[in-house]
Amino acid sequence: MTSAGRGLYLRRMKVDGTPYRTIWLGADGTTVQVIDQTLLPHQFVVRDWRTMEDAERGIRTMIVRGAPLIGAAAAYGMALAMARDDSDAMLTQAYTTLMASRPTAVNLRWALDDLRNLLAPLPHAKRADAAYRRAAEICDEDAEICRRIGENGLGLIRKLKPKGDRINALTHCNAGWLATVDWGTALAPIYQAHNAGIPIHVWVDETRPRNQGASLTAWELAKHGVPHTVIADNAGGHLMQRGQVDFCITGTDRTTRRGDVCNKIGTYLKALAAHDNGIPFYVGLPYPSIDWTIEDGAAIPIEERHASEVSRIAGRTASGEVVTVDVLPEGSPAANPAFDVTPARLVTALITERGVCPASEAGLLSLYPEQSQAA
Ligand SMILES: CSC[C@H]1O[C@H](OP(=O)(O)O)[C@H](O)[C@@H]1O
Repeated sequence: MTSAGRGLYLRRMKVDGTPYRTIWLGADGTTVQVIDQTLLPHQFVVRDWRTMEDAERGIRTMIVRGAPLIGAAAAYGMALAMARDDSDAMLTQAYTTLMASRPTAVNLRWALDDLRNLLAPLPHAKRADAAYRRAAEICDEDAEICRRIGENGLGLIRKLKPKGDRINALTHCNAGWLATVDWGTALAPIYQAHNAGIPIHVWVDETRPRNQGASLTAWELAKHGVPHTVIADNAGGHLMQRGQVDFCITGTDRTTRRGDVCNKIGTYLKALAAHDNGIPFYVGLPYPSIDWTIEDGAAIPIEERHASEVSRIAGRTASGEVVTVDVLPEGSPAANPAFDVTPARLVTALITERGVCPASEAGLLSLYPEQSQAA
C-alpha cells in the first residue's frame, strides 16, 4: 500500500512534537487507530478498533466525532467488517449498522454509499483490501479538501479589515482537525492565517452540552500556538455588539443544495447575532457534507442525544482525576437536541474546497455544476 494509502499523505497537526491525524491504519495493516476524543483535553489516548462494532460504538459514543471524521470512520468500519466476513449479508449489515450510529452528518451516508457501491460488484475475496484502500483514500481526500478550504478561507481573511490590532474570529463547537482527518474545515483558514503570520485570535464557544469548543477546539488551538479565549456560549452576541468579532466561522454536518446549514446546536443563535451586528458568518463546507437531495434544512434529521449529556459534566480535579458530576437538580428533565439549522439567508458565504460561494443553490452549482442535473 502506498504511503498515501496508509494515510501518511498529510499530517500537519502535531501533539507535543508528534504529527497526528485523527484516524489511521495500525502497523498490522488491519487494526484502525483513533484518538479518543471523549478523554480530551485531560487525557490523550489512542484506541484500537478491530471490528466493525468497535467503529460503530466509537462513532455513536463520540470517541470520534465531526462530520468528515465520522465518514472516514464509517469507511474503515466497513473495511473491518469485510476483513471478518466478506459476504453480501455482512455488507448489508455493516452498511445498516454504521448508518444508524448517528443520523445527522450526511458524510456518513456519503462514505457508506461510496464503499457499498465499490464493494458490491467485487469478488468477495477482493472486498476487504478494496475497502481498506478506499478508506485510506477517503482520508487522504478529506485532508486535501480541508487544506483547500483553508486556502480559500485564507483568501477571505486577507481581505478583512480588523476592527483592532488583530483579527478576531469566533467559532462554535469543534470543526478543527479533530473533526476531520487533518486541518479541519472552520479552523483550516485560521491555521493557515496563523501559519502565514497574520495576527489572529479566536473566541472559542465552549459549546454546551458536550463542550467540544472548550475541550477540543481550545486544545487544538493551544497545541498549534493559536491565540484563543474560551467563552460561555451566551457571550458571543455581547462580543459582537462590542465590536470584538471580525467574523464568525463554523463547520457543518449537512448543508442543503440551497445553502441551509445544519450544525452543532447553538450555531443558529450565533448566526442571528452576527446578522444583527453586520458581521460575516462563514461556513467551512467540504463536498461530502453537502446533501444535494434536499433543499429545505427543515428536512434534516436532528439527532436527539441522551439527557445525561446536559445533566452531567466531566472535569479534572486539582489532583488530576477526571470525574463527572451532576449539574441539575435531582429529577429535573433535560432535552438535548444536538444540531440546529441556520437558514441560508443568515450565511454570508460557504467556503468549499473548490472556492467561496454565496449560500444559495446558484452559488453551490457554480462550484459543482455536475450537480445541476441532480435536482
Ligand atoms: C467539520 S464539521 C464538524 C461538526 O461536527 C460537530 O458535531 P459533533 O461534535 O456532534 O460530531 C459539530 O457540529 C461540528 O461543526
